[in-house]
Amino acid sequence: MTQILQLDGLSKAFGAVTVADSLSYTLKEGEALGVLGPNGAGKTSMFNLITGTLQPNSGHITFAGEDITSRSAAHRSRSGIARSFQVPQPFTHMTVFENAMVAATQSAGLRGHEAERLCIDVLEQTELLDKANDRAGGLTLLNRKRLELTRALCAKPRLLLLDEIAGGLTEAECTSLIATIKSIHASGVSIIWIEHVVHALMAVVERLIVIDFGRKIAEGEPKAIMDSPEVQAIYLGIEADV
Ligand SMILES: Nc1ncnc2c1ncn2[C@@H]1O[C@H](COP(=O)(O)OP(=O)(O)OP(=O)(O)O)[C@@H](O)[C@H]1O
Repeated sequence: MTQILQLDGLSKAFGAVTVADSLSYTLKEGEALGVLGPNGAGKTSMFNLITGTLQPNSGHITFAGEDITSRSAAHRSRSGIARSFQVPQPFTHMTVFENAMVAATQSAGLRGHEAERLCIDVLEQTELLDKANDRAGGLTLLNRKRLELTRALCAKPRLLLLDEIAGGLTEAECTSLIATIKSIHASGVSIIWIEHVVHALMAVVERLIVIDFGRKIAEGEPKAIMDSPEVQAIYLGIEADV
């Protein structure tokens, strides 16, 4: 497997609040990496640094062999980095299909039939095809999460960043979403998944990292990481339903 992403000594602070503290790790192409950490640890900020909506104070990010540290968010999106947001951000007045088309045309740069074909294929994969003509604003929470996935996948990403996509779902809904994420992973897309619903992460990822105060405090095979006393101490008080 070749390497798709490398974070190298990435640091970022907002005044006294450090959100990334010499953060370094690599992701292999096709790998699924889980990210755990308490609230406010800097996990979403890490995604903002990777997607380019936040600039680091120091350090480097390499994606698909290119140093993208100074590249714009638009360039990174065109290069194949897509994300879902913690709070789904669809165009609520538009249909599910129209939302998908915005991503296929604006992010993937497709036109006409090619864009429509991609949207249909992705909506099939995210199990939203039967809702294609529904208004996004009227979707259930699970389907709003599925639409987040759809919009990200319509950008044709090589790297998909998932930010707490399983939060707020019932057990049955979570199981159904896990199956979809597994199918995305099986299709070869590299994934970094921030999630508090630990059993969802454990069902998909091959490796876990734990972040606290912007620092990587643990990294390795998921079960070994969850069994480690340091991680358990950090997770005391947090619902870690493994
Ligand atoms: N633009 C900003 N300006 C100032 N402080 C910020 C900014 N963005 C984030 N922060 C602060 O940085 C810290 C880390 O935030 P971040 O959202 O990255 O954490 P997180 O690990 O994703 O948390 P959660 O699990 O609650 O989503 C928080 O204390 C947050 O208030």
